[in-house]
Amino acid sequence: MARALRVARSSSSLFSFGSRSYSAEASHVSSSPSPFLGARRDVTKERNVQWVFLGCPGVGKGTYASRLSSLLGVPHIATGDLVRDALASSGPLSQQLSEIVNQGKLVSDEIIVNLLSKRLEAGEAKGESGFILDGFPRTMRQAEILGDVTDIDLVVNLKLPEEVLVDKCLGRRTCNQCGKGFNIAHINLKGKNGKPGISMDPLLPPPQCMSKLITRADDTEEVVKARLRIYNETSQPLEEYYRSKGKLMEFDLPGGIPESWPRLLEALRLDDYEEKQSAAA
Ligand SMILES: Nc1ncnc2c1ncn2[C@@H]1O[C@H](COP(=O)(O)OP(=O)(O)O)[C@@H](O)[C@H]1O
Repeated sequence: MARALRVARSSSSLFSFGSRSYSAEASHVSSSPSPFLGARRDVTKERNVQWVFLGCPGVGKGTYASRLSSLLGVPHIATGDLVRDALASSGPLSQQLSEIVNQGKLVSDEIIVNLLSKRLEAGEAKGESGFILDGFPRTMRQAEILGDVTDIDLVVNLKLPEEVLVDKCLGRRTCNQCGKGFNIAHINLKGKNGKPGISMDPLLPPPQCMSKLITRADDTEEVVKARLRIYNETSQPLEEYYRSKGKLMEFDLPGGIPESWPRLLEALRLDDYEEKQSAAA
C-alpha cells in the first residue's frame, strides 16, 4: 500500500511554480497559515504542488480543487470519484462499497489508500506530477500514511455555514455525458449574531446537459446528514494535525463561485498567475 503511495514522491520531482510564499492577509482567511510554505519554498521550487482540500460534504471542494487543477496543470484527485468508479465496476468490492457509501459511512483506510495508490501509479505512468487531493485524508491514519510517503505543501480548509450544506448537497447534479457538475440550489442565508449572510446563485447546466442530469445516490437528505455528522466527528484532529504543522489555510467562502474564486486565488497568491504564465510563455 505504502509502496504504491510512494509513487507520489517519485512523481513529484519536476519543476512547477512554487517560488511563491503564502500568507493569510486577506480578511476572509480566518487563521494564519503563514509559515506553511515559507520553510518549504526550496522544496516546492523543484516540483508541482501537493495540496489537500478539506471541508464538509457540499462545501465545494471538488469545484475549487478542479479549477485550481486546471490553472496549475496538476491532477485533481477526488477519492470520492475513485470510490464511485469502483462502485460502478462489477465485482465484490463494488458490493462492499455500496453498503458503506449508501449509509454515508467512511470506506476503510486500507481500501481508500489502495484506490489512491493505484490512481497515483497510473498518473505517474502518464507523466503526471503533483496533485490536489480532494476528500483525502479523512482520518488521522490516512494523514499519517500520506505524511510517511510524501510532503504536503498546503491544506486548504474550505468553510461554509452548516445551515447551507445540506441544501448544497441536495442541489448537486452531474451531467452523465460530459461529466460536469452543477448545482440547482438557491442559497440565501440571512446574517445573524454578527455573522454575515450568504447567498449563492444556482450553477445551472447548459441546455445540452439539461436532460442528462443525474443525482448521486448518496445525496439524499438522510445520507447527507450522516456524512456531515461523521465529517464533524473526524475532521477536528485532522485540522489540528495540519495546523500544528503550519500547513492549514482556513478559507471562509464568501458566497458562490463569482465571489469566492477570485478571493481564493488572492489568498493563495495566485491572482496574477495566469497573466504571469502567458507573459513567460
Ligand atoms: N478518504 C476517504 N476515506 C474514507 N471514505 C472515503 C474517502 N473519500 C471518499 N470516501 C467515501 O466516498 C463517499 C463519497 O465521498 P465524497 O465524494 O468525497 O463525498 P462528500 O460529498 O461526502 O465529501 C464518502 O461518503 C465515503 O464513503
